[in-house]
Amino acid sequence: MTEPSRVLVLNSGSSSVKYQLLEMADGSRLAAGIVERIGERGGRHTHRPIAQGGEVRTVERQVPDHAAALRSVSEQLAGDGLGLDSPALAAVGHRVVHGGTRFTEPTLVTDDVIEEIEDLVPLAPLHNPANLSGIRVIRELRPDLPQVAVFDTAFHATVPEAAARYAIDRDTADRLSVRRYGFHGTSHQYVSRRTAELLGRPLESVNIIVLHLGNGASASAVAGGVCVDTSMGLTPLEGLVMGTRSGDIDPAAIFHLHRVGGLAVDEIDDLLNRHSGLLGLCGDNDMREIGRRMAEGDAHAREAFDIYTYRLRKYVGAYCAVLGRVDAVAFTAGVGENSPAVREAALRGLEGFGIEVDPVLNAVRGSAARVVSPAEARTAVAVVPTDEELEIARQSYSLVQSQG
Ligand SMILES: Nc1ncnc2c1ncn2[C@@H]1O[C@H](COP(=O)(O)OP(=O)(O)O)[C@@H](O)[C@H]1O
Ligand SMILES: CC(=O)OP(=O)(O)O
Ligand SMILES: [Mg+2]
Repeated sequence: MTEPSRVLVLNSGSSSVKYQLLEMADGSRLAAGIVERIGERGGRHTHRPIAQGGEVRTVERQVPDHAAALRSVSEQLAGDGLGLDSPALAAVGHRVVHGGTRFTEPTLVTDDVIEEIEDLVPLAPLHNPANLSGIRVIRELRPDLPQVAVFDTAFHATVPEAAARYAIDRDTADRLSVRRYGFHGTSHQYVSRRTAELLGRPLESVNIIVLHLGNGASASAVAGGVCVDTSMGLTPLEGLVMGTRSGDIDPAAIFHLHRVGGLAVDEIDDLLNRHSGLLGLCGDNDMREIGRRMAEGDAHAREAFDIYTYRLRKYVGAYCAVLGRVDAVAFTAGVGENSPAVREAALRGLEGFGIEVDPVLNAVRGSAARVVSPAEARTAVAVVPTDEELEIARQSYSLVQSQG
């Protein structure tokens, strides 16, 4: 029998599960899909049977929880002859958002590992419970199958103490594990490597600022392949302005909202995580819709865009100072890959730092990794599509292979 060589990757978010089935022999995608609106009205499962070359299948049905979502994934895959019972399956790789200080490498899932991921739930209440339910359902369906947890925090474990430690009482911080962890690490790692390839230079020799701009958004400073700073902190709330999260804010604003505004702690948590960012500023969190409204002269949409891109520019400037020399600024994820306007505005006025976009190159749409700065620019500006699922599959497969 040939060795099992396929990996199913699950990226469970608070209300969705994205998945891909990959053949590691050639890195090809066999199937992919997303279950959306879990636990809400209007649940929907979209499945792409890539290997079969078949039509995209969309099933509209209520999906009460993540367990139901994964049963639906399992059914759709089985319908293509790619079910979870397949002997070709080598592992399931999970994106797990918070790994704390404990997990800095891809990790084979055991009872102890599950317990430790559970202990980290208070630090990622939107994300870790969803990741755990994915692990539990697969255990039920295929108890013999190796499962690997790949942590969003892992790539940032190298951030030095000067950047990772908050300037608060040392004992309190250590007792409660309050420090900068950083997130989207799998994406920052994948994109920094792909950017070096795009420039045709060894990763060890280049300094890169990676801007991951999806629903959540984060920046990182990567020196020779090693992450030295990142904008998210103890939780995925710090840093850039995001779709629904505020990013950086004076912590005293929270006391004020509580003492003077009468908001409870949970209400403030909800306000900053789910009703702030672009959504809070203008009522929309989708950059496409904001672009459309700006074209119509909508002042709130324009201001939201300006605040979003101003914060980006500030972080780019800060990371120029952190890195000393910057060889590339790489834009990735939904907004970074698809919005020429955000790229242009975020880097406006940075010519003095050797950073600028070429308006013609920047306007070109496409899905390939590409350079969008003028040929003579000191720093390359690149658009580099991320592929967290492929990276998770590679790390998971390599771990199960090394375990024999
Ligand atoms: N063509 C586009 N132009 C501008 N923004 C886009 C475009 N396509 C997608 N986006 C943005 O990408 C965001 C989603 O990014 P994505 O990386 O898929 O997020 P996540 O993985 O965090 O769910 C959307 O909210 C939207 O604002
Ligand atoms: C950690 C995080 O912010 O993830 P996402 O962008 O998927 O919400
Ligand atoms: Mg994402």
